[in-house]
Amino acid sequence: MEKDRSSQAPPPHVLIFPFPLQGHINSMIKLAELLALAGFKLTFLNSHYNHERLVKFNNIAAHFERYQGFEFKTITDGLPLDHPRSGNWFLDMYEEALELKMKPGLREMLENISPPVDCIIADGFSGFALDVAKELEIPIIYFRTSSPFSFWVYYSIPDIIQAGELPIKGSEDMNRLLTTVPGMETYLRCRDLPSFCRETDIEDSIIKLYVKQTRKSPQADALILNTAEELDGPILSQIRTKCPRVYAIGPLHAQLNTRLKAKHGESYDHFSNTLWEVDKSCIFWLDKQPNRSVIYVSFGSITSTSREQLVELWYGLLNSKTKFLLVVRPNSVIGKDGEGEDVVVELMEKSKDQGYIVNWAPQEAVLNHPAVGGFFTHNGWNSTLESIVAGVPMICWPYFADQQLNSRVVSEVWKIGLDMKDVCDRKIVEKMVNDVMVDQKEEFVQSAAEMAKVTNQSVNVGGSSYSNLDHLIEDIRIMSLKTPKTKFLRNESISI
Ligand SMILES: O=c1ccn([C@@H]2O[C@H](COP(=O)(O)OP(=O)(O)O[C@H]3O[C@H](CO)[C@@H](O)[C@H](O)[C@H]3O)[C@@H](O)[C@H]2O)c(=O)[nH]1
Ligand SMILES: C[C@H]1CC[C@@H]2C(C(=O)O)=CO[C@@H](O)[C@@H]21
Repeated sequence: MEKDRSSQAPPPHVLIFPFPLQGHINSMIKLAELLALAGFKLTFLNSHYNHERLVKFNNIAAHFERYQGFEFKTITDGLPLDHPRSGNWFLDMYEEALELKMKPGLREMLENISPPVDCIIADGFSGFALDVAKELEIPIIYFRTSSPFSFWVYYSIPDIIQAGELPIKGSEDMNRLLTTVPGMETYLRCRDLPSFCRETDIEDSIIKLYVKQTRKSPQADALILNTAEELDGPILSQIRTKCPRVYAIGPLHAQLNTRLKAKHGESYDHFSNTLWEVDKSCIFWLDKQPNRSVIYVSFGSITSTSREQLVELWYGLLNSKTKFLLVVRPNSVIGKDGEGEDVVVELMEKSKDQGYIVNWAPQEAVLNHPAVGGFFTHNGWNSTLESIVAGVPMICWPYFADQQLNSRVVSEVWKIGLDMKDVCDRKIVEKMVNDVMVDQKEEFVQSAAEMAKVTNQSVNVGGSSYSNLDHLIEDIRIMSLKTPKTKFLRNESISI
């Protein structure tokens, strides 16, 4: 029988293009490897700046050489390589740097790349990539790397404003429940909205940027989300009313582990895709600690704290008498020249008997270490998923963007942690650490274990995320056959 066309055609060529931040690169490079495992040709398009850091701290050539045709390409993010890229530069300079300079770089890349790209998977916050894809008539799938409920809230902001539920009317209004976000009416308060929703001016440019980028999503051919049907089913149903073709294929780090073990008998633990140098000495310190005796404290790649906040947090940890592993990312403490570094040295000296402090940890290895019993986190979406998969309860201290929402869902919907939103007080830190690590330990351990079981099942054979990823792979394969217009031949809905 004649082989079907797909078996004779060259492998699909997919270009993956993350927003130039650690939390976006992490999940998108894992998706790239999953598609390479499926035999696709992959081009991973990073900014010059982030690629330099990626190769500096990770052996990516050795890791990806097993995938024929896997290439890393780079374009400018619009800033000179020596620019500090501190704070929220990516928001403040979105139009003048990212849109103005990345857009032409992406177009030139796509016009000259060989073989031509069959499908672009672009970050769902990079609307300029959608514009270029439409101009060049290349199919484009959005991958929004933050949480599905944050996507749905960003999408709903114009409706919230229209209903008069924004702006927030002062501190006494913060605990008011919102009624305008379908599926979240029972738990979404003003306080849990993305931090930029606290602006009194609803014409604020950041609010407009998030809404503009998110409301472009239905123009993409499909939307990928880093979650599982079992985690976010109700919200996925809501999102599908606007973006019918949604692939829930996460947690991606767990799905990649599953498929690497099946194909190569290994997970990717030996490979990190971080933009800072990982201090693995903390693993040897953890090896000496009793099971579930340590709280891991880390706030991701963007969060910054004042010196006073860090000291307050540290005293709370110290007074809890619980062992702690604390990450203080370089340049994450706001202070006069050198003040940030000085305070870290001071805290290291005073922590020796109870804690261990590093600049950047092998986070997934730490969360899966038997000595770790809790995660004090900012609730970036990758950290939240990593904690869920590892079965580690959380204390949530959100900073911005989707983190306020994520912390509310962790504490009120999934009940696998405590929400310390809007507070930084040593007595409250001490109490929450004791609640999670001692007084309420058993109930949190049980609820976190149940969530971990369900989530890990989804990324194994027969699970929803495993099946949705197979559907995505099949659909891209069909798309690459240059099927005119009907890009997706399978008509049935892919939600299961
Ligand atoms: O010492 C550390 C600290 C973090 N990580 C890793 O770095 C990633 C951090 O990602 P995430 O937890 O999502 O936080 P951010 O870096 O803050 O991520 C940004 O991007 C995310 C995805 O869009 C959003 O959900 C966040 O709000 C946004 O701040 C995770 O995979 C961690 O495993 C390490 O490897 N070592
Ligand atoms: C700085 C933020 C802009 C958008 C990104 C995001 C998202 O929802 O895509 C959430 O937080 C950060 O990762 C990014």
